[in-house]
Order: sequence, then C-alpha cells, then structure tokens
Amino acid sequence: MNSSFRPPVASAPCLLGSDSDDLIHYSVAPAEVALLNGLSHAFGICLNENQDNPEARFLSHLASLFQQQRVDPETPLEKHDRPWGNVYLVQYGILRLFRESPAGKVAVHHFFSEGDLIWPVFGRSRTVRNTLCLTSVLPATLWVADFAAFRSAIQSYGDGQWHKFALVLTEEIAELTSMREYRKHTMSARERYQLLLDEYPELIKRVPDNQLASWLGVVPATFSRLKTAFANQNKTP
Ligand SMILES: Nc1ncnc2c1ncn2[C@@H]1O[C@@H]2COP(=O)(O)O[C@H]2[C@H]1O
Repeated sequence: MNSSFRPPVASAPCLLGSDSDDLIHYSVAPAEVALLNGLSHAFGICLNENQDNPEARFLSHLASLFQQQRVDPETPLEKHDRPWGNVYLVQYGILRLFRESPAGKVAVHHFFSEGDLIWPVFGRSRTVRNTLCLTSVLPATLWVADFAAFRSAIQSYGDGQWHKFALVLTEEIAELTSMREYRKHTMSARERYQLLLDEYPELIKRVPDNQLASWLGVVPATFSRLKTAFANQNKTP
C-alpha cells in the first residue's frame, strides 16, 4: 500500500510485532513526556517551545527527582503506621487510598488514575501516626519521587510556592471528602450508585466490585444487587 493511501489510523497493537509493509507505525512519545505533562498540569505551567525560561527549568528539575516504576496489582506503596515517604504521578493504572482496621476491615477513600499526583497532604501521614494506605488496584506505571526532596524543590523555586501548590489540592480533597460524607448521609445507596455511574464510568469498568462497594459505603451483596438492577433496567426497551 502506498503511504498516500494509508488511512489515518494505527494498526492494532497485536499486529505490531510482525514486519509487514502494510503496518502503520506511529512514533510513541517518550515516557518522560508523560511525566512533564503531568507536572505541568499539576502546577498550571504551560510548556511551550521555549525550554529556557525559569518555569521550564523548574519543571525539568522537578522531573529529574522522579524514577519510573512499574508495579503489579495489589502492590503496597504506602502503609499505615509508617511515614508516607513518596510522591507518585500515575502514568498508567489505578491506585486506591484506604484505611484498614486492626481486624482487617477496609474503608476505601479514593481512587487515583492517569495524570493524578499523589502525595501525603496531611502532616500526620508524614509520621508514624499515618493511618492511610496506598496500593495499586491494577498493574501500574508510576513516576515516584522522595516527598521531602519534592517539597524542598518547590520551596526553593519561590516564596510561598509550596503553600500555593498545597492549598489547591487540600481544598480539592476537603471538598471531595465533605461531599462524600454528605451524600452518604442524605442519599440512598441506589442514588449513590447512579452518581458513580454518571461521574466515574471508567472506574466501574476497571475496578473490582468489592472495592467499589467499599468506596460507595455499601456491603458487596448490596453493590451486586444494585449492579444487576441497573443492568436489567438498561436492558428493558
Ligand atoms: N494524600 C491524599 N490524597 C488524597 N486524599 C487524601 C490524602 N490524604 C487524605 N485524603 C483524604 O482526605 C480525607 C480527610 O478526612 P479523612 O481523614 O477521614 O479521610 C481522608 C482521605 O479521604
């Protein structure tokens, strides 16, 4: 096939191991681009052609603190009773933030996915009094940096930069947490399940039901009943 007649779609990844002339190869952005894009998004810095300005140098210094790490599903990354030591940028995959009681009862608080920057927001989690755990739900490709080095790089970038950066996420988390609590107190499980479908359609497809149940605040049997009821409802014409 002549290249001028090639359709603008790539061949299926399962074919890319073979050597046919008909296969369409697109160059893949280097992994570091995902890291830089994630950091530029988190700091509200627009990266352009000019790499020689203070903002671009700051991002590239921050990026140099990160190492890429691939992890299997159910890999513990941070654990309660230990200081939370790292900051993570998710390139691919899903992680869950949860608490676990001494008797093994788990409460899932949050799922993080592609593009999320995860770090120990609250002072307590940076000490041995940390009560939060972070674990991969799926195989994940992460960028990992030491939290103290990350914070010190932001602090040395400019006066008040760390507080500016931290405040945005702290406000976001406070709002999410209070909204979750409010919904739990004022809405039925059915209404909350509907919101889960509307607001997080991707999570429903990727995260195991028992973890979604914990996040929604229902027992797995209730979650399964809701799932079946909604599936049947969507089937009826
Ligand atoms: N590093 C973090 N990233 C995102 N959410 C967090 C983080 N630390 C705490 N939280 C959430 O913020 C909530 C604050 O109230 P809780 O301690 O009950 O539960 C906490 C988690 O749900």
